[in-house]
Amino acid sequence: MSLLKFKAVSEPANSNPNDGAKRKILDFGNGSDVIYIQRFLPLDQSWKWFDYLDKEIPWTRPTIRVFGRSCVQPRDMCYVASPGLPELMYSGYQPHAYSWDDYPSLRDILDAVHKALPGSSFNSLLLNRYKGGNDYVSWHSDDEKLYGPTPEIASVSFGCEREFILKKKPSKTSREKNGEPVGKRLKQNICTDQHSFTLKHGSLLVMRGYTQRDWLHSVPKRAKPETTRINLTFRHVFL
Ligand SMILES: O=C(O)CCC(=O)C(=O)O
Ligand SMILES: [Fe+2]
Repeated sequence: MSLLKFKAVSEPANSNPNDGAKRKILDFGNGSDVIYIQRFLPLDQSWKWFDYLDKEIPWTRPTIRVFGRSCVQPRDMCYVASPGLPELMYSGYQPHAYSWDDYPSLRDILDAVHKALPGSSFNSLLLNRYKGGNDYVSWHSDDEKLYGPTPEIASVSFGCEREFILKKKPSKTSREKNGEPVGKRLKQNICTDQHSFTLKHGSLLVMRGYTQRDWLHSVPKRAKPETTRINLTFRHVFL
């Protein structure tokens, strides 16, 4: 489905402080890019962390509000944050902020992410658990003000592989400016401005620059039954 308009740049293993993992940098244009490292963490260590997270994290499946309606979020979640940060509020739900000290393995994973992304300083973490193919995250962008205009969001995946899709937000103003028929341009958006990744066990995907401003992302439902997937998104909240 994804037509790769961008050029993927693979850096040689030894230019990367992260032990031999190859990184692909995908330039989406207009200041948005995504880094993908398929073998970010060793597989055996990743399975140990998967088991730990699956068992130890106090997962909840909150009731949220979407378009004015209450519904149960179609995945489990948990939130971890450094002390002193403003409360997170999303879809009318305010998750409890757990401490990094409560779950020492999270610090180890955070250290690995910081090492791979020099200059990064993540202070919050949203954990998601997809218990099967029916669990999903719908189209959204993580463009909350508290993450700043160009947030770096680092996403580590464990367990079942799932599709992660990015699609360009329709830009009404640029269509109008170009004087193009809206219908024609929209069709083009659907076909070309979409990129899909199969997020592997132990992988790291990083969204940078204007990716949250200009792109939406989702993990769609799967028709066939799937095993559990756990995803960690590290973010920096500005005080
Ligand atoms: O599970 C994923 O890969 C993405 C999760 C996500 O987009 C989010 O938590 O905002
Ligand atoms: Fe997201």
